[in-house]
Amino acid sequence: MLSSKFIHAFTRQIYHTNLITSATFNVIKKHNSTHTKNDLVLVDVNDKTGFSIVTLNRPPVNSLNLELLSAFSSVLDDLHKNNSRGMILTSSSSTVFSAGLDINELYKPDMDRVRKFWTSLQDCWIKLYGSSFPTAAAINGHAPAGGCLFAMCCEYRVMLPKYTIGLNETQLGIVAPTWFMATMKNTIPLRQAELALTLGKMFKTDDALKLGLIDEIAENKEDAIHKCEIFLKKYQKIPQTARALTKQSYRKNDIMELENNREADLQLFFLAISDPRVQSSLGKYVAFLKLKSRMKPILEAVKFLKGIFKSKKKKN
Ligand SMILES: CCCCCCCCCC/C=C/CC(=O)SCCNC(=O)CCNC(=O)[C@H](O)C(C)(C)COP(=O)(O)OP(=O)(O)OC[C@H]1O[C@@H](n2cnc3c(N)ncnc32)[C@H](O)[C@@H]1OP(=O)(O)O
Repeated sequence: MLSSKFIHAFTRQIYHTNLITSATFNVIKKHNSTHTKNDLVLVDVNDKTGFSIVTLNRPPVNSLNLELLSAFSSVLDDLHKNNSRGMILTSSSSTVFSAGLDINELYKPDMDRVRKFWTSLQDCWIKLYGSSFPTAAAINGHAPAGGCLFAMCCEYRVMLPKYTIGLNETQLGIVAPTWFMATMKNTIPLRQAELALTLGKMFKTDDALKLGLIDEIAENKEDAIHKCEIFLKKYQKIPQTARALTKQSYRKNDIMELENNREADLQLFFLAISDPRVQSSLGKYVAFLKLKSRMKPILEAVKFLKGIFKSKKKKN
C-alpha cells in the first residue's frame, strides 16, 4: 500500500508541474537549447519529440564534482517544472560517459565543501531516480561508479561497444552507499548485483547486455540517441500520470529510505572518508590515475611500434 504522504507528495509533484510555465521554459522554447553556468551541463530540446538531450560536459572525463552536480540538479529541476516529455542523458566526451565522483572531492576534502558535494549528489539521485518524466541513457563511453549510478537511474540504457560499466567502489577500498546498491538491485538480478558489488566488477558492453545492466548496444552516439528516442516514444501512448506514479511507486522505498535518512547518510559518508585507510586507498588511486594518464603517450608509442613489427613480420 502506498502511504498517503507519498501519494500526496507525488501527485502534487506531477499535477502541479503541468501548470507551471517557468522563465527557463521560455528560454528552452525560444532557443531550443540551454546551457548551465560554465556550460557544465548542456540541454537541447528536440522540437518534434519534446525530448531533452542532457549532455554532461566536464572534460576530460565528466568526473562529478560539486559544480557539475549542482548544475545537473538544477537542470533536473527545470525538466521537472517544464513537464518534460523525456530526457536522454549522454556525454560530450567521445570515450567517457562519466568517470564517477571526482576523487579530488573525496581525497583530503574540505569539510564544508564536501558536505555540499554529498548533499548535491543525494539531490541528483533523488531527482533522477524519482523523476516524473521518463529517462534513458545513451552511454557513449566508460561509466564507472557514479557514472554507472546515473545510467542505472534511467529507465533504459543504450551503450556503445567496447566500453565498461559497473560499480567498482570495492576495488578502490570504499563501500558503495546503500542507495547505490539499491539502484543496482533495481536493475539486475539480486545475486548478480551482490557479486558485481562485492567484486567491484566493471562489465564490458557485451557482458553488460547479457546481464541486463544495459538494454541495447548502439553503433555510435547518434544511433544510441535514436534508440533512446524509440524507447521514450513508447510512453507517448501511455497516460502520463499513470506512468509516472507507477515508476515512482516502484522506486518509492529506495527513495524514502534516503529521504528519511539524509543526515545519517551524510554522517556515514563523513565517517567513511575520515578513515585513514580510506584516505590512503584514495591517495594511491589518485596517484595511479595520474601515472596512467602520463604513461599514455608511451603506451601508445609501444602499441604503434608493435603494429609496425607485426606487419613487417607478416611481409617476411
Ligand atoms: C555502508 C555505506 C557506507 C557509505 C560510505 C560512503 C563512502 C564513499 C562512497 C564514495 C562513492 C564513490 C563512487 C565513485 O564514483 S568513486 C569514482 C570512481 N571512478 C573511477 O574509478 C574511475 C577512474 N577513472 C578511470 O578509470 C579512467 O579515467 C576512465 C574513466 C576509464 C577514462 O580513462 P581515460 O584513459 O580516457 O582517461 P585517464 O584515465 O587518462 O584520465 C584523464 C584525466 O582524468 C582524471 N580522472 C579520471 N577519473 C577521475 C575521477 N573519478 N576523479 C578525478 N579525476 C579523474 C585522471 O587523473 C586524468 O587526469 P590528469 O590527466 O590530470 O592526470
